[in-house]
Amino acid sequence: MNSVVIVAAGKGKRMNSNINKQYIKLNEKEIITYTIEVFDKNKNIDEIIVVIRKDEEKFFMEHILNRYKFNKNIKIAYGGNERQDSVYNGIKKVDSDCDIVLIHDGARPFITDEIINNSIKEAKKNKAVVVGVPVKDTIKILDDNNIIKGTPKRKYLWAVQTPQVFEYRLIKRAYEKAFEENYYGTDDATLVEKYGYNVKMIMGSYENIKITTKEDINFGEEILRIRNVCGG
Ligand SMILES: Nc1ccn([C@@H]2O[C@H](COP(=O)(O)OP(=O)(O)OP(=O)(O)O)[C@@H](O)[C@H]2O)c(=O)n1
Ligand SMILES: C[C@](O)(CO)[C@H](O)COP(=O)(O)O
Repeated sequence: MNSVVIVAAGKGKRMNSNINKQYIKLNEKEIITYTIEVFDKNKNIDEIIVVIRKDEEKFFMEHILNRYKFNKNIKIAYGGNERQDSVYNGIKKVDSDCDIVLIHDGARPFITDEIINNSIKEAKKNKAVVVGVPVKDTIKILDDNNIIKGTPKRKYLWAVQTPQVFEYRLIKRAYEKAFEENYYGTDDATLVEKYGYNVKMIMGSYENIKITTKEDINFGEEILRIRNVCGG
């Protein structure tokens, strides 16, 4: 069986909004609802765990879980201080029969069925897979005084997205070790890489944006408009 942990327990500080960014509406529907719906409709996803802020549980139940008709049972876990804490709390709720677990940002509502299916297929072969896109800009490495210290070859640079997809036992063990060693990364693959596993990158989509700052709301509404026009 395949499970997805959708993390939606952040504070949305960079959005600078009076409500948590997951609950901001794009064309009348909350960002988190779009995200859950894609996994709810995907035939390869058996279990959905949404990680929310404990102080937002009532809001989530009232405005999301009890308002929309989802096909699958949505399990809830509570978030922690960092994204990694939230992911771990979600992983702890995954059914022990799980084979493949997908970890996805609730703030990435434009994930597609195709990317989900491709990532599961690849994870069954490679045990650890992330989706991403080749960077379009030249990337510089700075020192603490904003002085450029290096320019990595662009052909090796990809912007990593989610889902990040793993054999369940592998990611569970990587998270256990990371917490034993108090090791933190900004994505899940970092923990698997640290413990010596090769993580495969596959193509995501430039539309699979993470809604992070106010500009992303406009980008998101444009993506929805284009998809509606193209019947996506
Ligand atoms: N303690 C946290 C931090 C983040 N997330 C989730 O991880 C995803 C990616 O994180 P990010 O975009 O950084 O969200 P925030 O941490 O909320 O944003 P900010 O850094 O601007 O506060 C989001 O869906 C967010 O809800 C989470 O579940 N728990
Ligand atoms: C996991 C992630 O979305 C991959 O790009 C990103 O690292 C999350 O970072 P955030 O600061 O928690 O948004």
